[in-house]
Amino acid sequence: MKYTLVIPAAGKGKRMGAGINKLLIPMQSAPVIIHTLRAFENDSNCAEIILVISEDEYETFSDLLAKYDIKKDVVFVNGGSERQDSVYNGICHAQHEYVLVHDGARPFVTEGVTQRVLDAAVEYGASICAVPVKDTIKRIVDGVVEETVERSALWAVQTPQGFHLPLLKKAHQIAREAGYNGTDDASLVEYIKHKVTVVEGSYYNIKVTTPDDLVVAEAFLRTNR
Ligand SMILES: Nc1ccn([C@@H]2O[C@H](COP(=O)(O)OP(=O)(O)OP(=O)(O)O)[C@@H](O)[C@H]2O)c(=O)n1
Ligand SMILES: C[C@](O)(CO)[C@H](O)COP(=O)(O)O
Repeated sequence: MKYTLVIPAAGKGKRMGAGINKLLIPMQSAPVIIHTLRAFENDSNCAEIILVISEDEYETFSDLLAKYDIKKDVVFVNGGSERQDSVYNGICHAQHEYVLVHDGARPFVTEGVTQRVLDAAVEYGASICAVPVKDTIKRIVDGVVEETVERSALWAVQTPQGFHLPLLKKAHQIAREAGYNGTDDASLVEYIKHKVTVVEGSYYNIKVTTPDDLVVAEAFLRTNR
């Protein structure tokens, strides 16, 4: 099933503290965003890529796509103040019945994870990839433990997240009207009471967020050359 890939890449990277868009930070041979795009280069189901970026970074990203010879057609769309706004801007330009939303900050996604998300999105309308939490999770208030959360039902959610486009558009529009802000797109679909199916992600599918993630990413690249 062909799909539109929407990649939100318009963040400020505040937690990275690099002073630049963290997706432009080099990781070995190429910037983060190039590793992410390369993860989809050989996916024949990926029919179009919508890269959601800051308006003042069009030339930067255009130069990178050319320098690193990204073969897929990539359409640029302006980002918004929040990730949710950026994704909404992106899906408004999607041309295919199914859409996968994948963080530009997740460079190590595999074709296997992507295929599982796509297959489940086609079958159920909405899907996410996730991995079981490995740490004990506690709710902490003012530096004091309030609750230890039962771990057996806790999963760390990743991207890609896959959707039937009309469902995702409806969820985003209702969330905007209600002023509901979710940290992922699936939460907007949950908000309108639609089931979201979970498929197996990968512990290697990290989101490059803080400086330590770059250390992990470099190690991954060294061992998976
Ligand atoms: N207004 C925003 C915020 C985030 N993103 C994108 O959404 C993905 C996940 O967001 P996150 O990892 O939080 O990136 P930042 O928002 O840049 O990080 P921070 O919260 O530390 O500023 C990233 O690829 C980021 O570029 C986006 O397109 N538009
Ligand atoms: C979408 C996401 O990657 C799922 O884990 C995560 O919610 C993004 O959060 P961020 O704060 O925008 O990085």
